[in-house]
Amino acid sequence: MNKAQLFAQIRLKQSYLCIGLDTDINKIPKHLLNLEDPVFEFNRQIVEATLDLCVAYKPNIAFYEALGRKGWESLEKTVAILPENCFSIADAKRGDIGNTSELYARAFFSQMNFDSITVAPYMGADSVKPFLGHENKWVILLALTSNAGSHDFQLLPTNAEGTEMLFERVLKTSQQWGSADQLMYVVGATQTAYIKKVREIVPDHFLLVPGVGAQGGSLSEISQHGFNKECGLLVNSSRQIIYASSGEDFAEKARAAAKEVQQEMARLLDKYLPA
Ligand SMILES: O=C(O)c1cc(=O)[nH]c(=O)n1[C@@H]1O[C@H](COP(=O)(O)O)[C@@H](O)[C@H]1O
Repeated sequence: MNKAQLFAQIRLKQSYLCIGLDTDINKIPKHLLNLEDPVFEFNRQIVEATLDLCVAYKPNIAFYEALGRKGWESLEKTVAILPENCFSIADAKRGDIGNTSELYARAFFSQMNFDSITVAPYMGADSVKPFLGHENKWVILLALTSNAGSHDFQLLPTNAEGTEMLFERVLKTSQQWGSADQLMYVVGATQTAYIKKVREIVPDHFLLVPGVGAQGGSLSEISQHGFNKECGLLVNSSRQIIYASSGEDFAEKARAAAKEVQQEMARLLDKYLPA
C-alpha cells in the first residue's frame, strides 16, 4: 500500500486508527481456550468486528513469539486474513548488521506479507537500509517512543550547544536513507511537548503514534499538532480496544471501543482537515 492509498482509506473510513493485536493468551476470554488456535480465533473475531473502523492492524510480535511454533502459526494466519486495503504493521522492533537485517526483512515481508515493520535505529544506516530495499514495503523507525525510558537516550543533546536531541538527529539522518513513501516514524502520544519539533523536521512523513488509551496520551492534542495535509498519523490503541471485555461479548465490546475512537477521529479530521 502506498501513501496515497493509505490516505484514501483514511478519508473513506474517517479513521486513522491502528488496532494493536497485542494478543495475550492469558488475557483472552476463557471460552476461546479450548479451540485449536485461540489466539487466531480472538484476532479473527476482533478484525471482523472492527475492519470498517480502522485503517491498520499492528500485531506485536512478542506476544506470538512467546508461544513458540504455535504463536508463529497464529501470527501467519492473522496476517493472511488482513485485506489488501488495510495496512499491516509487524511490530518487531528489529535491526542488526546488514545481512541479518535482510533476513528479518524477508521473514516479515516475504514469508509473511506485512506492509511494514518497526525498526530500531540504534545500529545505524546499514542496519536499516536492507528493510528499505523491498518494493512497496515500509520501515517504521523508532524516533521518540511513548515510554518513560525514552528520556534515557532519545532526549540527550547531540551537540555542545544543546540545540539538537538524539531523536531529532534520528529524524534528520534517516531521511537520507529513504523517502516519505517508504519511511514512517514512531512518536509516542505521550510526547506532545515535542510533536511540533517532529513536524518541523518531517512534515511529509506518516507517524505511527502509540500511547493513547492505556498509556494516557491525548488523541486530540497529538492530532492537532501532528496532522499534515495527508493526515500523516496512524494512532495505535491496543489494550483499550481488544480487552474492552473479557467475556463472550469481547468482539462486540471491542467494536464499541474502536467506534468511540473512530468517531473522535472523524470529528478531528473534519475540524483540522476538512475534505
Ligand atoms: O512501536 C510501537 O508500536 C510502540 C512504540 C512506543 O513507543 N510505545 C508503544 O507502546 N509501542 C507499542 O504500542 C502498543 C501500545 O499498546 P497499548 O498501550 O495497549 O495501547 C504496544 O504494542 C507497544 O509495544
